[in-house]
Amino acid sequence: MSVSSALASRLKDPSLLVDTALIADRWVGRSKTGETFEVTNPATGEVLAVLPDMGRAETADAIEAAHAAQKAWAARTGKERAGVLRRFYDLIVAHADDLAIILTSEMGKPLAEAKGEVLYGASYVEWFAEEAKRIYGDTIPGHQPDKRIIVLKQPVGVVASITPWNFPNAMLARKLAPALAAGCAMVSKPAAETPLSALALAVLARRAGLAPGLFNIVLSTDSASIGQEMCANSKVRKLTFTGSTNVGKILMRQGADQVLKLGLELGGNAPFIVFDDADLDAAVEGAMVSKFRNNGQTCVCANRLYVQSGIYDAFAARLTERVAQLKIGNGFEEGVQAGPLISSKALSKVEEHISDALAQGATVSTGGNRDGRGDLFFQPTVLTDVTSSMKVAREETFGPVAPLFRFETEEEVIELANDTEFGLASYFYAKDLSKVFRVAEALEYGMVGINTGLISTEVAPFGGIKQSGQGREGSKYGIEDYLEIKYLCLSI
Ligand SMILES: NC(=O)c1ccc[n+]([C@@H]2O[C@H](COP(=O)([O-])OP(=O)(O)OC[C@H]3O[C@@H](n4cnc5c(N)ncnc54)[C@H](O)[C@@H]3O)[C@@H](O)[C@H]2O)c1
Ligand SMILES: O=C[C@H](O)CS(=O)(=O)O
Repeated sequence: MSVSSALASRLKDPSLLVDTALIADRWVGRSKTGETFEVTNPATGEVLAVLPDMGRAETADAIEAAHAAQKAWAARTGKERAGVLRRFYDLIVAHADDLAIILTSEMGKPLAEAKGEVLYGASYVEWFAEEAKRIYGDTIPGHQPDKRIIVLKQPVGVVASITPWNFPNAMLARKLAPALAAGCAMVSKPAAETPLSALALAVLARRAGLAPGLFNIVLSTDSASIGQEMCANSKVRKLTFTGSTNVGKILMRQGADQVLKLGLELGGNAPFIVFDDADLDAAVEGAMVSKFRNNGQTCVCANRLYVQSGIYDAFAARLTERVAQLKIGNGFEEGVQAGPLISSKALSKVEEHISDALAQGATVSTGGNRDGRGDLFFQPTVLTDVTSSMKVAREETFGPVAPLFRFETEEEVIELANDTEFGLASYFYAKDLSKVFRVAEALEYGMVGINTGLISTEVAPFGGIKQSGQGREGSKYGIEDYLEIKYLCLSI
């Protein structure tokens, strides 16, 4: 197929820019149907690559390759697996600038954010390189004098993964690292909007010494068919998915026939609560990073900002002032803080949420319109006088819109914050220690940021409850999702 020579010329190592899928030790440039698809830069519309558009047949080939390679990988010691992962980590860090350029080109986020994502993804590889050596079992006192009980932890086997466009590097690294550390093999389908970051990681994984078949990448715009193969193929032991709740439900239904083990990192609707006793400046800065990181296109973004009445006007004024200062533009421009949205569909959802809110009485205090820099640019926006009847309260906006809701009491805001089918991230700012514990324990979410708007780290268990998913990624808990427990009962 083909890659952009302009993009390749920006890279120190152009070999990271790949236009082929990876199945076993073959870089596959042509799909079985000959179909192709384009990857474009959302800021400029430039075609970055033309890739093979694959289907179930290629997915089955990749699963076969993973199945053939996995047992030998599982038979290696944890220390040996750790060594390969450590080399992989070192290569990612050494090539972080190139990986960031590829990421910004295909996804649009500012280059500094892209570099941050690459290093964040690398932190999971580093973490699970260490965890690979600490997959401990148990011995249990026998239930009878002649019985001895041992608990083993063994890799689940072949893992399928499907990842989204908003963090095309880190969302894959956060799955690949624990899977490999545990002794699994992976077949990955990245989002068709942003596959180049995944392919660059595959180049570095092979360079780190990862054997053919342990990490396969299938490229496709027909994600439904790829997912059907991943769910139906009996050689797949686990499917790990990051994306929308609706797709997560489809995969759950499809996987039911073989009781497929699932890891689901799904949608969010994060409340961001500011109490009267909050540090106002800190709360504004926390709202900026929680709401506008990645241009509001993250699953843990503040989606609803609840501000107690005593501080509402001051917070609204300060936040409006800060948001109005955000620099919009191409992610490669110096100082840009807000790039394009990923698609016209995403931009339409932002406009729909704003128009619905205005129609019900909300007010725009800054932004609210498309930006003239290009078809996918939208002004960072603050809405005031927002109420629970509006779409921004019930749906994930996934864009640069900060809707401010007023509340009076702690009891009221807990009820408002929990009134959603989602349960991923939540945030609140307060100083009173008793209140901090009361609110943290009452919020029905997998993650709670307290006096901070940035909670994502490899050392902590990332994940949600309710319809935000199941399982955890990162931390000492993250590798468990890639292991099976086996218990041995010995009679002596
Ligand atoms: N919880 C998390 O860690 C996390 C992280 C990032 C994004 N998300 C969520 O993802 C959503 C935004 O990402 P998106 O728009 O790419 O989500 P999406 O669900 O539309 O797509 C995610 C991935 O699933 C694939 N996909 C789509 N339909 C499929 C199907 N029927 N079968 C199999 N695969 C299918 C897509 O090609 C993509 O690779 C938001 O809801 C966001 O909250 C969650
Ligand atoms: O979109 C959600 C990702 O998980 C982003 S992050 O982990 O918070 O960086």
